[in-house]
Amino acid sequence: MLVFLCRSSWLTVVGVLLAGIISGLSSAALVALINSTLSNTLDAELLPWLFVGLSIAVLSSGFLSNYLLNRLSAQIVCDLRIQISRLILAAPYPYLQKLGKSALLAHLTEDISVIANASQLLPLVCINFAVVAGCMTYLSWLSWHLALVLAGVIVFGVLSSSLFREWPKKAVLKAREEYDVLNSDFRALTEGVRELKLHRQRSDAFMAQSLAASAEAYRRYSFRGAVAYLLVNQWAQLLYFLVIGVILYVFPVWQVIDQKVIGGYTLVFLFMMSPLSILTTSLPVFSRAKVSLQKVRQLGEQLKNQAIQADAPDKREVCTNFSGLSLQGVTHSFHREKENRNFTLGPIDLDFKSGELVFLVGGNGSGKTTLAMLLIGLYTPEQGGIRWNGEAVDDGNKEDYLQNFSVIFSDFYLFDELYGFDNEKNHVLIADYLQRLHLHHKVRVENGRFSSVNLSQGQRKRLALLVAYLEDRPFYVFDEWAADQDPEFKHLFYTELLPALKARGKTVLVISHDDRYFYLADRCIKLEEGQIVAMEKPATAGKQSIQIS
Ligand SMILES: Nc1ncnc2c1ncn2[C@@H]1O[C@H](COP(=O)(O)OP(=O)(O)OP(=O)(O)O)[C@@H](O)[C@H]1O
Repeated sequence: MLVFLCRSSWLTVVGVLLAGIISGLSSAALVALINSTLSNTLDAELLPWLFVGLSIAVLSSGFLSNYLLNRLSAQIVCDLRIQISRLILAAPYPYLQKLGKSALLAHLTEDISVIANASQLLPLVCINFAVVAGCMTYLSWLSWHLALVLAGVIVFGVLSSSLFREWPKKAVLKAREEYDVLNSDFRALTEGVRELKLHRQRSDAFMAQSLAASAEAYRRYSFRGAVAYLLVNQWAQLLYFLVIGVILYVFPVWQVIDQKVIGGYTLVFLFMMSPLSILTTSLPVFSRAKVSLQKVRQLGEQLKNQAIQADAPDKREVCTNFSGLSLQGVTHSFHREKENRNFTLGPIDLDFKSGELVFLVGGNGSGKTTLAMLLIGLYTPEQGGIRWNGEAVDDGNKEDYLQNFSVIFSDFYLFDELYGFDNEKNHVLIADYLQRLHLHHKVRVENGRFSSVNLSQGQRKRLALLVAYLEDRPFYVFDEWAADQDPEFKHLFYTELLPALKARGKTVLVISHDDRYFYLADRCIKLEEGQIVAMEKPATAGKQSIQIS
């Protein structure tokens, strides 16, 4: 943890350590002073001033240490969150799909919070460590015989407690793994709450077999870790009491140590009790933080390795002179684990030109979305290649290539704010689109925000269409956009909105099952089991030549 903080700002960490050490030593000196006051070994006139000076030193250095480390840890946690989010944005989409939303969320929330908690505890640990070190120095000054005994006990305590440490570490690691499972169950619970409420047996089985089971496993491992650390703590306290007992009751019998020294020792020991207990109870927090740091670091490394090595970003965000897009022998495959076989799309050869309206049709699972994902650059072809205006698309220009598409996915996400647009400039345009999409009675855009996104699914899709219009890209892809629209708006979409986009020179790829509108397309591409089985200009309305399965 300290190494991690040092990497971020070693200067602040040195400042924290120095302030912590000053605070700790001043605390120890304060105890020494109190002991001297009680045993009348110092000049009485000086004592109040020394007391005031040391108290100020303890308070101010403690404050400085806490302030510096809190500032550093807050900054680190903030940087970590932003850095991981940026890495997620830079990673290839299939890799993120493989990692899964739950795991990514667990890293962004749980791991970073655990690290934040531990780093906030660090000033307290530094100060208390310095208090203990200062007290030990004072004890050695009081009697080196006793200090030697104490050092022996401490070495024994550290060595013996290290025997216990592997057990809690393993338990903490297991608990963190179980947290991923639990988090994925929480997602299933929140996203599937309607389905669960409507089916008691499903809900009971889900709770018993999945959520309660993972919550129980998480409880078991974290409890195991906590108990193990408790044992380490108890063991340290046992040794501590043993030493006090020996000093109080055994040494006086042997008469080897002065009674005043024994009094001083006892006072310091009692004073050290709370700092020592803070140090030992902080152990589990740091242990959890170590596991979380490892997890975040691993994720960071993996995301960095996966990040698309793009050339310097091209500020020409949208290419306005689109002339042609071609897919040449592209393939993409998925492994179907349960069936132990692959789904392979392609090899696909396709060309699109400017101002074309193309329908992509086919049965469920035939590969329409996969083809669209390849075409827009979110999936990378395993074989073959893509050319945009004749130029090959590769890792160097992939990020720019993505900026040519405006896509509404079937499971689209609607941001409640119009990020990345000049909303002042678009004010009139937005009002016009809201009217055309029959949403002007429902939604307003105020300061770049939709007044509401709590709308019906069909209305939310219309808002997504508004955003797509504002993007004004050369290539549009709609994945079953019309599926949630009422017949009237569906008709408007196919017969007016799509032809209007085409008339503006946009190329539009529409994934659809609405065969009564296929006749509007310039071309209909039909997929079956990942292969193109038909590609033709459909017949006029009512005489469709392509039958969808
Ligand atoms: N992330 C994934 N991991 C594994 N297999 C996948 C994944 N996405 C899709 N597949 C598989 O690829 C095949 C094609 O899926 P795709 O979503 O492209 O079909 P589709 O034609 O769009 O279907 P639908 O009409 O149901 O939307 C399916 O068999 C599906 O199981």
